[in-house]
Amino acid sequence: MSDLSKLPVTVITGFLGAGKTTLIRHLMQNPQGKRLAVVVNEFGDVGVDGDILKSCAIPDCPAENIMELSNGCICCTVADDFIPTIEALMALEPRPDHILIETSGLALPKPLLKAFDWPDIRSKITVDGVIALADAEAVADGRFAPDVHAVDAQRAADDSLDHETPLSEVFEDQISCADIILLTKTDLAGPDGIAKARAVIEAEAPRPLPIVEIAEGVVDPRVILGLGAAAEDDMDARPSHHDGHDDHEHDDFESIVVDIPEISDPADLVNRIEAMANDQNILRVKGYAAVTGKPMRLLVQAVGARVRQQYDQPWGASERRGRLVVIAEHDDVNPDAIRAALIG
Ligand SMILES: Nc1nc2c(ncn2[C@@H]2O[C@H](COP(=O)(O)OP(=O)(O)OP(=O)(O)O)[C@@H](O)[C@H]2O)c(=O)[nH]1
Repeated sequence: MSDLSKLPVTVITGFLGAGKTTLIRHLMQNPQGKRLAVVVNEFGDVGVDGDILKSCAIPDCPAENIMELSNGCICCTVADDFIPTIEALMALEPRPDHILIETSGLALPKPLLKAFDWPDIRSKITVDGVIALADAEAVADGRFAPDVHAVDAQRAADDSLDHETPLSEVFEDQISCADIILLTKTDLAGPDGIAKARAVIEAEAPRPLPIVEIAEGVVDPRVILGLGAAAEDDMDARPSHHDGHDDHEHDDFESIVVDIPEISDPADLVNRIEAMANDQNILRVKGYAAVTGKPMRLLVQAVGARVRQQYDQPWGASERRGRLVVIAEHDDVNPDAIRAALIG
């Protein structure tokens, strides 16, 4: 049972590009009288999500209530960064009613949950719920499936071998930890894709979980906030691939930052990103480009080869500087090839 005297925290997890920031924007735009605070953690050195969220700050969630943790993975830097950040948010006047935590797409939520078991935190905060977002199209495409060929090839040799891929392992940990699944991007997946994605998640979940379909982050906040799950008391029900190990690493994945000289044709950049994502197996691209003659910065995002771009806000006086963060599995990252593909 939840303790009403404790500050509720909702952990929002989901693989790279699943739609976490889009969901948080929607929650910020529909706060329903709640004063919100947000902690954003990103994989990579350049914080884009915090910037996007700060640009939609509202009186009930002003920019100072949005904290970025970009130097490392939230699940690995709990003591150094995370706890002081939560304490700073709790000290805000007026105190927030609810804290939303966006994990990086590669974070394992369970080590983060363990942080809420720390005596100092436990007495003041409860994890109201863990929300896992899953990109319906990507799940239906089998992007998070275990490596079937490896399973077949290796089963004969050693039945106990772990046949997970880096992607399947992160995905499964995120699903296993959740109280509710949001199946995102239903506009892209279509009815067959949605049915397929549901079947994959149902097979993966360690216990029956509600699965709610959403598009563009739109969901009634009452469906996901106020669950009263007290997840910190319920960790055994949330199995992780890393149970029993104190340490885990993220070196299966890598990010590089590419400076993008001013461009004149956004469509050309989009074509380049699409081609690069397909040729080099890129998982995620995000950042900004400066376009000749435009005072607004162009926000560019790609999930796999699906690219979206929009002018989001004017560049500040001194910061007109195009940069993209590119994330892929470690073995797929070739910085020279990535730079060549993006800027030729
Ligand atoms: N078509 C479509 N695109 C979506 C939807 N939700 C999010 N997107 C797009 O998907 C891309 C990634 O969305 P984000 O909300 O940034 O995803 P994220 O999970 O925060 O990404 P990371 O923080 O990098 O892991 C953006 O270009 C979004 O506009 C949706 O329902 N439909």
